Amino acid sequence: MAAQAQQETALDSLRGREIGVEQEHLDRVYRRLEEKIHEAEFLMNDAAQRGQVGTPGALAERDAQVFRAGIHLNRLNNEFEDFLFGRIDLLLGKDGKKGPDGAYTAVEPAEGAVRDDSTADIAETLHIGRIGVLDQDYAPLVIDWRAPAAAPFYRSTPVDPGRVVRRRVIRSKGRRVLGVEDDLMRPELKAFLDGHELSVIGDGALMAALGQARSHTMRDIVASIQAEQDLVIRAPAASVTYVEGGPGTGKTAVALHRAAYLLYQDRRRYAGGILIVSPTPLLVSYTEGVLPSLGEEGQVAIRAIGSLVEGAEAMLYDSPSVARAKGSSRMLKVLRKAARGALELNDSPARLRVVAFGRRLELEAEELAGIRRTALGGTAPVNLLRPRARKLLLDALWERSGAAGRHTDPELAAELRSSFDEDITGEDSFIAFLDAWWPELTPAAVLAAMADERRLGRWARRILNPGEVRKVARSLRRDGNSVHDVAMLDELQAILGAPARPRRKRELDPLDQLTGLEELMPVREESQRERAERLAQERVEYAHVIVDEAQDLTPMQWRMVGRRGRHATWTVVGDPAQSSWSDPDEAAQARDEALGTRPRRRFELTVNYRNPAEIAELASKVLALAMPGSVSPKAVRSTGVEPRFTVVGDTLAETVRDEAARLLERVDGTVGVVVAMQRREEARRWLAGLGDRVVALGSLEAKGLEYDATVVVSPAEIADESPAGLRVLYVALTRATQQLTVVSAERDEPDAAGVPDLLRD
Ligand SMILES: Nc1ncnc2c1ncn2[C@@H]1O[C@H](COP(=O)(O)OP(=O)(O)OP(=O)(O)O)[C@@H](O)[C@H]1O
Repeated sequence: MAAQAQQETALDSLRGREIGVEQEHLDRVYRRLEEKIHEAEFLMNDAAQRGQVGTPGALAERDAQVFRAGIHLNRLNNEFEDFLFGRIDLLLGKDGKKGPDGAYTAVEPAEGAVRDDSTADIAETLHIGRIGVLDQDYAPLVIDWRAPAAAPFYRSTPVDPGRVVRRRVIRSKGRRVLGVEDDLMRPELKAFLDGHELSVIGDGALMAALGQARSHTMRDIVASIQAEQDLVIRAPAASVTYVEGGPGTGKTAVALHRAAYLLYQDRRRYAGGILIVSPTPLLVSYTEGVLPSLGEEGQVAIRAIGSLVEGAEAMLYDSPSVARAKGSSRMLKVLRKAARGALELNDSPARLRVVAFGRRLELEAEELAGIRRTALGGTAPVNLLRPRARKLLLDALWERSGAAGRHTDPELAAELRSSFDEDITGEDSFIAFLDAWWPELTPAAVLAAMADERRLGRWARRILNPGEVRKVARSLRRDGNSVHDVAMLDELQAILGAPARPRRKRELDPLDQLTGLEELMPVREESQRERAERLAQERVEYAHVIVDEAQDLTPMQWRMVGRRGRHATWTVVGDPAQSSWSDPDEAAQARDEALGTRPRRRFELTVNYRNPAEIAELASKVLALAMPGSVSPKAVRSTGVEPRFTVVGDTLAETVRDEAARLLERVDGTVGVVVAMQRREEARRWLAGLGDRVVALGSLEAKGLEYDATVVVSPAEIADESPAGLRVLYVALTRATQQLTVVSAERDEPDAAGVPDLLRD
């Protein structure tokens, strides 16, 4: 006993000493940061005081300096949770070259760095942190985690250690170092630092991070990014980076860290913005804090797929069959027809009557229909075809007037024609006719028109079946938009095009005012070039698009997202086994169309960091049913706690509530109760009063989220709710980091141990 106590005291004092060493370094870093904050403040003031006078070039330079110093200051002032989090101790490198961050660049050790008796000296120690800090002599005090010199911190493994001997994760709060965890990359080596043997503390940082209780927001993983993840994060942003991996393999985390990495690498290139598309608003708020914790804000927009269209936030869910009809590429054809058909709603005038050159001219319904057909030929946006339709109307009226043959001299004929056109286009009745006959259509108006079942039936003939028509029309009569409506609105915007706007009135000439001429002038329509320029300004496109949970995008959603990154590079992360879309092949085709022929680089993540082996094993039974033949990711840890099975007692409400309460006592963090979508509302009521550590979620809302413990309510009900139900159940079963309880109802056909049919061997 005494020997053990002695050993523990020795370990404690060793740990204390190592913490002290890191504390000293952190103190130096903060002193240097303060100096830099003063420098930045000085620069700002200095630049601001340089007065108003000066050449335009000098003023621009001053503004740029103030701007840069402002950003810098902002970053330095950011109170980072744990500013400094890592350290690597390295052997001497092959060549003696240093990179821009002041660190040696060689990945492999120099010959002779390891002596024959397996001893070696540490030649370089690097500290890794959220941003880089240099001392007065430009030696690195902290290396930015995204810098090339930090890569060995993430890449090095005992199998392929490179120059790294010891990898240390430093835990700190504010300015205080709380602990260190070491991993030895070359355990066979006896290494010396400044004459002392290198010490090793703890069992590694990854396990410490994974065991922590979860809150309602995601944490960054900078301190423990694993080698296969690091490869994705630092992959060059050429074309399309495609990442697949099972639940909990860190796809979302990797996507967020990649955004921060790309900005660090090439801030100028990504000034065009990075868009991260997330499946639900819940996942957006869960992940929102990660980028600011990595020192990045502003240039990255994280948006739910239902919030990509300005002014059309999705608040509703569609039933699976409605979602399937609205999301499939068949809907594109329906929308094209609807956009054209919407021109002819009930109040469209049946005839055109005008007076020109003192004669009454008329066009009847049939002629008007012919002109409309001609104008609509081709695929140009409907709102942009109005000038063409107007021209065709004038041609027909000109023909009718009989004036066409009056002059043989082309110049005179042209003059006559132009005064004929002016006569008509100035007439109120013609303008009113055009507005009614070729109204300017908005996406919302077309969607509203589709809510009429008979009309939709016409537009969707031979595309949707009558049952689908009925259900889709009914769903469009609700107040508010669903996620799938938003993709339809965006498509309609593309089909309709931005309407041609009248040019801004020119400055009024006093003479015009006298004569009132301005009012008599017909309003000139916007030219093609002006319109193109305006559209270019209004376009919402990004330099890089990251799609999270990409397996869930419907073909219509791929088209919507595709329009936001026509010239972008892409990172697409997903897991086909978790797809809630009924027809993954159709969606894959739409994805390929959205991404074009750009070359892809594929990565696979293989380790499950979220679920303990006990939960992962249970989930793999559903995976085998949902996607026979696919391989589950390997769980990295085990808790010894098996999933618990219970059967509904008196009422479902009571059983679920009791199970949630039980789990709240067993974990420190969050508990998620996952139910079929149709039970979302009641499930919230079941949990009333249990506090904010527990939440109720519909199965589709659970996407991407995680909890310390989960209660999955009636697997059969979740699986039966949609054609993709088994894959949705697989998602539900893989949300817990520690404990899982499955509640079975009668339809689950539980056995004597309460295990539902779907989860038995
Ligand atoms: N290298 C790592 N170090 C520490 N934690 C990690 C690491 N990689 C992943 N994690 C943790 O594992 C959990 C799962 O990560 P994430 O949500 O990114 O996985 P995912 O692949 O997107 O999962 P899903 O497909 O189920 O949504 C998170 O809590 C994340 O912080």
